[in-house]
Amino acid sequence: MAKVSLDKSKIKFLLLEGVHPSAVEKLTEAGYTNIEYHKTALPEAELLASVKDAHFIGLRSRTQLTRDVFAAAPKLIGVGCFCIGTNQVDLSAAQEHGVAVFNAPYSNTRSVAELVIAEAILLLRGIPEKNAVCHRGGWMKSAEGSFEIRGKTLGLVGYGSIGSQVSVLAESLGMKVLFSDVVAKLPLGNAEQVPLNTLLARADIVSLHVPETSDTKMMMGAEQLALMKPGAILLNASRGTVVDIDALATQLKSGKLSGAAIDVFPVEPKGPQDEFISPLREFDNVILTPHIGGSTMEAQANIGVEVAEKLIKYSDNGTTTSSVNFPEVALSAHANVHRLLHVHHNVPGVMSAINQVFSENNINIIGQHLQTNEKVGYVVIEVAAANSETALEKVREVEGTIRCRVLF
Ligand SMILES: NC(=O)C1=CN([C@@H]2O[C@H](COP(=O)(O)OP(=O)(O)OC[C@H]3O[C@@H](n4cnc5c(N)ncnc54)[C@H](O)[C@@H]3O)[C@@H](O)[C@H]2O)C=CC1
Ligand SMILES: O=C(O)CCC(=O)C(=O)O
Repeated sequence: MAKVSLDKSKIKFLLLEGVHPSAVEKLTEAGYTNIEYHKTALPEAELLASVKDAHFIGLRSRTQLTRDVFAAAPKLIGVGCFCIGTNQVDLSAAQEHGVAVFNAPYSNTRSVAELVIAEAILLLRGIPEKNAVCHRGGWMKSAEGSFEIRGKTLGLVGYGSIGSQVSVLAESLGMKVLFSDVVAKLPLGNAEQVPLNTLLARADIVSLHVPETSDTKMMMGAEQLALMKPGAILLNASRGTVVDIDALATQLKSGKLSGAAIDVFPVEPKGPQDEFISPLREFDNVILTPHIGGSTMEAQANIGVEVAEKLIKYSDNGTTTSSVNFPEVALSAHANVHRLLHVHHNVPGVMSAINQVFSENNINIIGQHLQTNEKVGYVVIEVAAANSETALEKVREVEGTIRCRVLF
């Protein structure tokens, strides 16, 4: 019988942005040796060339997987975001091309939370400014404008994994925590959910922990920044599009805000070769970090393993558990059967056409697992080894098919 499932050695993984070596180790252990590894994001032309024969892509926050990239990647079946955010991937285009996207929703949560708390303490003590003065040979020994964190009010915008983790740490330091979220959330400890404007008016420190969506774009604009308390501090380790940076610079210049810590920017350099340009560079009372909220050795090693395992499971047996854009099917190993993985547009008639293929060709279905979301259906069909080649050929012809592959 002709081979219809790819050898593992032929399955190409394109890993970008220096994803942790733990990912490479996991993939190699699982038998995947065709790994193209890059320490940085690739310029667009190189990316388009490298994705041509890639079956999987692994990336972090810098690589933009646009509709054009998906169109240039006919063999692509899966994407691993080795991070939490997935806004760098056009998830609709991925779905339309039948590409499952995975991420690591929790592995760097603690790293971001710890950084945010540290920044809050440093800014309340005026350390960034004092540090800068010392570096220039000065000596700014004064308690003026320096405060303890104990007893201060922290306002968290977004009370998901990171926001709620910051909340717990902040309360353990004696802070009062307010939060706002589009969803009604169970407060941890004594935290209190309030409308955004109330939070802005009451918080000494405002920290942003929302995803990038059309609703969060510029959600901290001139109007919202003006609502913050005089002398308050803004922390942003979420996404660069959430804050109007020019409006923030205006508030800092006027002295209305006493400081800020910004980890993410509307435009971020692609790598060390590019200059970091921002109106915030002139302020000593602003901590600027190069999008490293989640960049700790612990987080990166865990993310490497977590995302590589998800890609391996999808490649080896079709499991899509916790995919961010795909119907979730959890499957066990598939000894003694071949497995067809069929991705289709979720429109009436596709499943009945697929089942008809099997009955017309007298192919017995040993097992079938179907899940759908609004746009796509994902059905895994188990058949005897002798039947998989014919079944694959026929179901690929069913109208509405996006892609189909077979595993044995
Ligand atoms: N700086 C860095 O290195 C890192 C940045 N991040 C960013 O942090 C974001 C948050 O991460 P998690 O807490 O894990 O996500 P999450 O999904 O657990 O929580 C996000 C929360 O924001 C809320 N939300 C969504 N839209 C909102 C709106 N318009 N107003 C108020 N609340 C809103 C959601 O309901 C949810 O509770 C990620 O999406 C990512 O962009 C995450 C990890 C590292
Ligand atoms: O590690 C990265 O490059 C990005 C981290 C991040 O922003 C995320 O996890 O969403």
